[in-house]
Amino acid sequence: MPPVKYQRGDTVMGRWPGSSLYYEVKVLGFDAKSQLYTVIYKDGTELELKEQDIKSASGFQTRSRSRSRSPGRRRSRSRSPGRTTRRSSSRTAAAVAAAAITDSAPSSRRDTKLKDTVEVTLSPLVSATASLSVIPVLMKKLEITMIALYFFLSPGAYFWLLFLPAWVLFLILQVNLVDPSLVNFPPPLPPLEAFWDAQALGFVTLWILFQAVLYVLPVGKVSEGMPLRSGERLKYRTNGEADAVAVAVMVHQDVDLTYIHSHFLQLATASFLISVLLSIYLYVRSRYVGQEQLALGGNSGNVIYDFFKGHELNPRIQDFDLKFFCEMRPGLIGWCLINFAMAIAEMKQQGLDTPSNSMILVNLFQLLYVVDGLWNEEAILTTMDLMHDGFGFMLAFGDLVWVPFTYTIQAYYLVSHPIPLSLPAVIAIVILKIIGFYIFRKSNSEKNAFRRNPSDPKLSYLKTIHTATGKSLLVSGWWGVVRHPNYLGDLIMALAWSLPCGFSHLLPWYYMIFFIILLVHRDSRDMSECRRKYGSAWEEYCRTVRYRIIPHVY
Ligand SMILES: NC(=O)c1ccc[n+]([C@@H]2O[C@H](COP(=O)([O-])OP(=O)(O)OC[C@H]3O[C@@H](n4cnc5c(N)ncnc54)[C@H](OP(=O)(O)O)[C@@H]3O)[C@@H](O)[C@H]2O)c1
Ligand SMILES: CC(C)CCC[C@@H](C)[C@H]1CC[C@H]2C3=C(CC[C@]12C)[C@@]1(C)CC[C@H](O)C(C)(C)[C@@H]1CC3
Repeated sequence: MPPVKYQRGDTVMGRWPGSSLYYEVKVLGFDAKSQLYTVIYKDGTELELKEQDIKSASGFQTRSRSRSRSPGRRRSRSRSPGRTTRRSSSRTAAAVAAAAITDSAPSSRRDTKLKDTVEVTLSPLVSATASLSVIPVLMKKLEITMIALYFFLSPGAYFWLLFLPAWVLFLILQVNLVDPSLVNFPPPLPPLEAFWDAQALGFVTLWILFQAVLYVLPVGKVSEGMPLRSGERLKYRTNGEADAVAVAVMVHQDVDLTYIHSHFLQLATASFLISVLLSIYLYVRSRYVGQEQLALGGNSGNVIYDFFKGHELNPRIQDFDLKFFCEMRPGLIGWCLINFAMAIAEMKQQGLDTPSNSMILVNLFQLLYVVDGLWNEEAILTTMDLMHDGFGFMLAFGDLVWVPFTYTIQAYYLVSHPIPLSLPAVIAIVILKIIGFYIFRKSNSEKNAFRRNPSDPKLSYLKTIHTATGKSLLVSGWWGVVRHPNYLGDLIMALAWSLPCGFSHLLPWYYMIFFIILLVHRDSRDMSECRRKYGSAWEEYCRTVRYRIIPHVY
């Protein structure tokens, strides 16, 4: 019988089944009959490996120290701390991971890898739930790898990084044209110095600081976020209403807001600069936080992808939550401030005593949307962005540039493109807005109330499906009509915001078009996320509620 090469207690490099990556492991023993070594990875995963899958640690250059890939970082937080069943569950998980990875391998290599998978002996399951709980985590890791690979191989993140700012610039230049039709594309580029204005940067910085001061004021409610993977629930100060009132008072103080219209491009450039600096800060700090504080996506190891997608889930400076603040305050309230400035600019430019009907509708509709968001600020804690997405360039740019400088395009358009609206048209558009708002608010509140307290007696009439995670899914009420009733309401509202701008140009319809794309994409992202989380219960929900956003259509 050949001598045993590695001894109990040796630290060696073990291949992760189904992959070509090696990680540091400790040898626990050797079974002469099966000729397999039992090894333990740094995260506590125990596996049985063949000798050829083990290499001596000395001088081994591997990715074991990579921040995002070592099994130490693969630690499944869903395992029970008691871990009496760890051995069996880890093996099952490893086998699942291996099987999943081998599925995508080329066939010649797949054979060998499948063999590896088979050779990972599976112990009988002691605790099925413990084992099952690691499967979603592993599947998620696999999904992240696939997405990251996609972005690395395709120009995804690089493309969006360039395209999004370019698109904002295009909209701003286009809306300034007398005839902003597509035939006048591309709009003439202004000279470089036209982008920059130090005063504009000063104003944007002051605005964000002002919002930050209002945010930290010890007034208003403190709400708890949804439980994190660690079980912890973060606290958020939800005093958005107070903030909005403070801004309204400020606006009332005879501030010359036409500056916003005349320096729109410079203000947008300044906000863009701040969003880039913020994203760099977010990326750098995300390199120093623990694995449990990272979002599941945006954790690929590819700098550009992670920078774009966001790495850390809830970046905070003490109690100051950067993601929550940026999503709900400077950009969102800035949106209303800019709209208001456009109404004043319209009156000035067109010599009106009051803003036009179209401008009033656009202003009021969007003001209602924002005030409602601030009023129900707590509800944002159960949205995808807050619960799952990392905070990186996409959201920082989205919150600080995209929202205030593209969602205001309709109001900007109306400043120099008057659209007369008859009373019946006004009434019809208002009715449409009310319908959209009603669906949007009711469905969001229903889900929020249910997520916060599933046994709320006020919701006891609703039918639910129980899922293996312990959470239930609503299958009646608004969430029984379509799978995203809140998107339906939001889309109807978007239609009501575009109609006052008429049909002469496509430009003011930009929001509607963008929003359809955004929501369809978000819906499919959410679908895969929920399928992963809830498995067969989600399939059952989808069978019961057949349409995604529009009943009988989509
Ligand atoms: N104006 C804009 O630019 C803009 C952009 C995007 C979104 N929005 C709006 O923002 C709001 C939030 O949107 P969101 O994209 O974060 O999605 P959301 O619909 O608020 O949240 C999706 C989550 O809700 C839970 N859920 C799904 N189906 C459920 C059911 N049947 N019963 C109970 N819970 C269920 C799931 O999370 P859990 O199961 O993990 O709780 C799912 O991941 C929406 O109203 C949307 O229209 C606006
Ligand atoms: C193309 C990219 C730059 C996309 C950027 C997306 C973000 C701008 C959006 C993602 C989630 C959105 C959102 C709101 C605003 C826009 C986003 C941040 C929201 C705060 C608007 C007010 C609503 O009442 C809301 C609170 C429900 C909503 C939440 C989601």
